[in-house]
Amino acid sequence: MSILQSCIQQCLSSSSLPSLCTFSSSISSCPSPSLSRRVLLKPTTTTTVYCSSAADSAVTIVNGNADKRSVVERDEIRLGLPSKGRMAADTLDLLKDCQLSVRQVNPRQYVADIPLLPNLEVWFQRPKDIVRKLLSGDLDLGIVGLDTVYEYGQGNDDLIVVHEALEYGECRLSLAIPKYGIFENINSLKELAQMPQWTAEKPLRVATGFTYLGPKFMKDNGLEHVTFSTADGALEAAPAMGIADAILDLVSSGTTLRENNLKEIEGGIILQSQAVLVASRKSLIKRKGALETTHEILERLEAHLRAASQFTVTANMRGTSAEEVAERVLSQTSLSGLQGPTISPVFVKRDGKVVSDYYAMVICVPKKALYKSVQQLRAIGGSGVLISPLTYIFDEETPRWRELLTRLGL
Ligand SMILES: Nc1ncnc2c1ncn2[C@@H]1O[C@H](COP(=O)(O)OP(=O)(O)OP(=O)(O)O)[C@@H](O)[C@H]1O
Ligand SMILES: O=P(O)(O)OC[C@H]1O[C@H](OP(=O)(O)OP(=O)(O)O)[C@H](O)[C@@H]1O
Ligand SMILES: [Mg+2]
Repeated sequence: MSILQSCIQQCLSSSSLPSLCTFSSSISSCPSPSLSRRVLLKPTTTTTVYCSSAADSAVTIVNGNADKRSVVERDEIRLGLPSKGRMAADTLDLLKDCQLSVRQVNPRQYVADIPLLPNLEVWFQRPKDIVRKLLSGDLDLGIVGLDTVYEYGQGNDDLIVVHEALEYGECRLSLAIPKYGIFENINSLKELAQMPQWTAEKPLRVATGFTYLGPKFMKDNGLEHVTFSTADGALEAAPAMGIADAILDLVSSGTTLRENNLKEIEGGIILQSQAVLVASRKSLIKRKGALETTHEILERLEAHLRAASQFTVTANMRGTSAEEVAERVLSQTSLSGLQGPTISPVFVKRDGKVVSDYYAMVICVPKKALYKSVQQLRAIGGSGVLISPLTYIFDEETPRWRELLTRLGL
């Protein structure tokens, strides 16, 4: 449960409000002046609950470290990884594939290490808490979905996305409406905004867990009469239950929307998301060793992800010279490799003499183009074709590293 949700529950616990609290579209306060408690949200990681009951009091709850020092003093670099949910296992698998296996004594222990990176501590946390703790200085690096970075980071420029495409957890944050009733012929955000039904008294009701990005998107797109309600999951049920007109949630295969008679609309995608490596700018600049550790993790991730989409292909080809074989190979569109084929003579001893009348060819081929490549190889006389997986492809320099240094002003 988020801090926001727990605050709302505290508010609701002794009032007669409906089971879902509704926010105005700017989410600055609950709309009804008759509420005995108000929830004020600030664009920081601090949530303040003001109770205007008989004994007026204000309680400040901080997510993460209450210490205001810019970089919390400690010797270790801390990496936050998802403790549960669909990102947890895929994150550990990715790190393992990069030879950065996480060593965890038992699954209920929240601290672990990566033997290859001795100055690094791994902390398992809920994705939203990883972002909050990056901002509070309790973590230096984290792996979470981009949606979580944007929702809980709320535009804070201390967060730097170091690798924006770790190639899992792909989904989109999207607005969806019912396929039936008054929405039957509505297929775009523009059409939804122009429906005469939405007024100040009777606004469009949107159910979402994204209580920062949702209102921001509506405001940026000029939708005026909107209210938001929130819940922890199964949001797709809200329209059929009569709680909301629309939902704003993550979509991947689209099955959950389909099964609940909902549809996405043109212009309704708020963001495309996948797992990312995110860092605290302050940590990278000020914490000893943080930048070097980030460089190594980034290099391994880039090299592995690049390699994961390719196969190494080796084949034998008859020919009169390496150049003549290369000529034939390069005449085929799917056989140019990363930088061109490597052609080496295969030597045999014949009649007491060392001769070479065929050549071994090595290229990298995108996995998607494998079958086409094999067909093209055969067409130019290739035989004995061997396919093997690749572990890493290290470039001379990782483009993301240069970009990171520029963004840090280094
Ligand atoms: N259907 C999906 N397909 C692919 N990735 C998804 C999907 N739903 C969520 N994600 C990604 O996985 C991240 C974690 O989602 P998940 O639902 O596993 O955890 P959670 O939302 O933190 O936990 P919970 O749903 O129990 O509150 C999301 O922030 C998003 O980046
Ligand atoms: O497009 P699909 O592939 O159907 O995936 C979309 C669903 O996945 C997520 O829910 P999750 O499975 O995390 O359940 P939750 O609502 O309990 O968080 C998301 O909130 C959607 O409900
Ligand atoms: Mg979920």
